[in-house]
Amino acid sequence: MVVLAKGELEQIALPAAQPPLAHVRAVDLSAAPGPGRAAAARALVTACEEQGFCKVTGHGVPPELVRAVEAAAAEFFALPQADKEAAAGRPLGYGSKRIGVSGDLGWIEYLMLGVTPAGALPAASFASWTLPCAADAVAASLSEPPCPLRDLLEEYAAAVRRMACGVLELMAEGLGVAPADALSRLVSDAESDSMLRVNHYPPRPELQGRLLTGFGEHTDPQIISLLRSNGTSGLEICARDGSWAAVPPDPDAFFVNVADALQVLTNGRFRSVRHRVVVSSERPRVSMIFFGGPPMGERLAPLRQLLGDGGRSRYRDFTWKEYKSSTHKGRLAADRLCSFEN
Ligand SMILES: C=C1C[C@]23C[C@@]1(O)CC[C@H]2[C@@]12CC[C@H](O)[C@@](C)(C(=O)O1)[C@H]2[C@@H]3C(=O)O
Ligand SMILES: O=C(O)CCC(=O)C(=O)O
Ligand SMILES: [Fe+2]
Repeated sequence: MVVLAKGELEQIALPAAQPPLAHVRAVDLSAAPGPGRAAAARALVTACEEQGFCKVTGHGVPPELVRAVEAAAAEFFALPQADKEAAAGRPLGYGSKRIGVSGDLGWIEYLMLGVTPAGALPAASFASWTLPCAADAVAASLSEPPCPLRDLLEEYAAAVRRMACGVLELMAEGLGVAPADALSRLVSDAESDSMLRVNHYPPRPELQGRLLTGFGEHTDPQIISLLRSNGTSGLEICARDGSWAAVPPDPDAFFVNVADALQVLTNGRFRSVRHRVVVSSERPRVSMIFFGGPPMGERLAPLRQLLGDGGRSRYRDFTWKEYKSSTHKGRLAADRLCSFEN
């Protein structure tokens, strides 16, 4: 449940719906090596250059796994508020209406977890709080109660990470960058700082037809985000000319966001996409996003092959840890990369 005071509702009210995105670029990840794969690599690079965003099909994440995670997440969000609050933590765990610590609000509740490449959720995610499962007296008496949602999220994160690495390899190929794992190694690394976020946007409350902000505009700080949602609309992306467009939902596909660290790694050739979620529907929206990030100590510097003739980086030297901590200091909508430019 999301409870907002009247003043808070006013803060997140939005005036108008946006037109649908005219052309959603789509890339088939299942293309076999050869001309088909080369074309997919080119299409991916073009999409990342022009929109910082595309849709991927042929992604290899089993549809039954996606359905099972979504059903378990819906069960979690349907639990009594007190049970969900028992899983609250900052920044990981359950949260509602507050995004970050700088006063950003949205018509949203969510679960946020740290995820390691082995697929196992690190202690930090679960040791500090317990993810409540459907009440089960036997399970509750065990020290390690079985938790279908936790197990499913682990399996899901591992499958989506594999896909993220596949997408990053295809990008490297399209960019003509060697070795093939120049980008993907950062997300497959045992120390990769990745996260999984499950967002639940309850149906729009009665507000004389006005829309609400579910998740305010922002760019994702990591390398790559892979987003899957149910069939409820809400995601909007911002084009380079500043206009917003609604992304038609596609529950069978994943959406790829170029995130800030990838903008740096490509020396600005790819641009991280500004996006937001608008709550305009009578139906709930559930989205699950994998944020693939580098190890904390990783130096974020453009790949050598992308420096161009001048050999000049557009960004000063910094680590992911430095960038991540800077993101937590500001507002959601901030342009975080500008203070790292040369
Ligand atoms: C307001 C904030 C929430 C956020 C951390 C930040 O200070 C700025 C970036 C936000 C964001 C956007 C993408 C992801 O949803 C997220 C988990 C992330 O890594 O950066 C969120 C952060 C959050 O909700 O804590
Ligand atoms: O929930 C969505 O569809 C997008 C949310 C988002 O942009 C985020 O969690 O960073
Ligand atoms: Fe985002």
